[in-house]
Amino acid sequence: MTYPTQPTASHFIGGEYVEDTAGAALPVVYPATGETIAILHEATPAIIDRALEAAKGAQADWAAMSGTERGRVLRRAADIMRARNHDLSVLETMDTGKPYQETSVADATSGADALEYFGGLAGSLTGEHIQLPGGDWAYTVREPLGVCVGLGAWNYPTQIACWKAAPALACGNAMVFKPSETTPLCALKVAKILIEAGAPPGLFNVVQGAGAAGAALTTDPRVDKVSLTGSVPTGKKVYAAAAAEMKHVTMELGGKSPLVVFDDADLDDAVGGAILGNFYSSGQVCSNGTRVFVQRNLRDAFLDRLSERLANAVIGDPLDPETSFGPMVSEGQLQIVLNYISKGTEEGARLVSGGQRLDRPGCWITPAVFADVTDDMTIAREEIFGPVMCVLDFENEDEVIARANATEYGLSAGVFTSDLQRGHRVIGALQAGSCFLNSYNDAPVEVPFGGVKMSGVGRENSKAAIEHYSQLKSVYVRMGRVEAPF
Ligand SMILES: NC(=O)c1ccc[n+]([C@@H]2O[C@H](COP(=O)([O-])OP(=O)(O)OC[C@H]3O[C@@H](n4cnc5c(N)ncnc54)[C@H](O)[C@@H]3O)[C@@H](O)[C@H]2O)c1
Ligand SMILES: C[N+](C)(C)CCCC=O
Repeated sequence: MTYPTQPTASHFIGGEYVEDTAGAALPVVYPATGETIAILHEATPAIIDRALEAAKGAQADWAAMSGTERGRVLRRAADIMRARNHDLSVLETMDTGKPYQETSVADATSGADALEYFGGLAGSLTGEHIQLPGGDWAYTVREPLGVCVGLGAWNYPTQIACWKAAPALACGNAMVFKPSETTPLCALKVAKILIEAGAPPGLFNVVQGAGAAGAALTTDPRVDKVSLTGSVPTGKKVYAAAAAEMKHVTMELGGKSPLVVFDDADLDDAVGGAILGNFYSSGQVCSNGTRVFVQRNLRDAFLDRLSERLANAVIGDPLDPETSFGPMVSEGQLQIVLNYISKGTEEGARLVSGGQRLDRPGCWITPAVFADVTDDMTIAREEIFGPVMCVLDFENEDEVIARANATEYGLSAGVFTSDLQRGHRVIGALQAGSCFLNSYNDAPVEVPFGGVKMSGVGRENSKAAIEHYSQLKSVYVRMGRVEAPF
């Protein structure tokens, strides 16, 4: 397995790598072994200022291009990403610890899909002509917002950078993107590829740092829009800071989503959906269906089949294509997960399998399954963001809908049943933004992604994202005389 060359500096500003060792050291640890694979530096105020100035300087000329011209750059970037999928996937694995088996099909490819999709839309982002009574008429102009800030979470660094950059740039904006301090490497490659594809220097910039850097970007008066992917507590802080200056926001936040399995579901599909919705990316996925409600008379068969299939998980070197389950992203996240597992046992849930730390370097834990979980338990109420599945029993449809909705979150929901009328009826009653019927965690860029309630505001991907990265100017045109009362 070839290792791509690590980024040669911490930041990417004005079309080139920029280093500034005055910033606090930011070690990059490979989660599979615990070894430090790079030392970056957090952005200083001077670096943040430089990035925002570069974005402001590039945005006007970029917006003056036609959408078709902008789209051509984005589609070229998509082609470059696909051509380099192997190296980008290895870098994603080294940044996050996710198995290459996953990153080679779900990260850079998803980023390329977004660049291609919004590159294709860019030329169609027009206004409209509205015919009015008396010969008057109006027209609208779809305008960019200006300078956008993207703030990334650590679990999908390449995808998150592209899901924000692609619609932002398609609409004529510039962006300063700050990846998570935990996984800082991948976004630097996205920035380099955009330059190779013909993006003007300064259009898409990457700066490193943690909350303080994110807060400085959010509140800077040069910033017109903030798009955050992160936890609900962070979302509340960022939303409030952006609201103080009436900035546009997109909030892609956390969840504790329900996955409902009726007794007429295809058992292997339902178990497969639960595995995808709890153990893909070692459970570090926002939209995961971590509250698995199984109709009571199917519960034992479900747990038995789940145990059989969990035995097939290949826990090993994430760079080995055979590996299907990798480490947690960090020691800190692993400790959070271990604490929740202890809490679950203390509160009376039955640990059916897994949940043990592996005695090897790195951040390793085996996939955990709890049964006999009740709605009041901490592990059933709080987002764990790790490989911990909670299996809860239910009797009937009305009961499970009420229990599934009894949460402050509303990111995703899944239903498995062979009765499609019931499937659509139950999905329609669940309070969630991104839902799945007889499937789980599919996220093609053509489909909106995002949550309701505390899980967020706005949508990423699909044509819906255009509304969050542009604004409409309306122009009323009077063709006759102006009639005034005096
Ligand atoms: N809805 C989605 O699409 C989605 C996708 C992935 C992850 N998530 C959520 O993200 C969380 C895990 O990621 P995380 O631990 O990186 O989240 P986090 O909230 O700790 O950090 C997210 C980003 O916000 C920055 N940040 C932190 N405090 C800030 C502040 N005060 N002002 C500005 N920026 C600030 C961080 O540096 C990071 O870049 C989970 O809750 C998960 O559900 C949501
Ligand atoms: C593409 N997935 C798997 C839905 C993940 C989206 C980002 C949330 O963690």
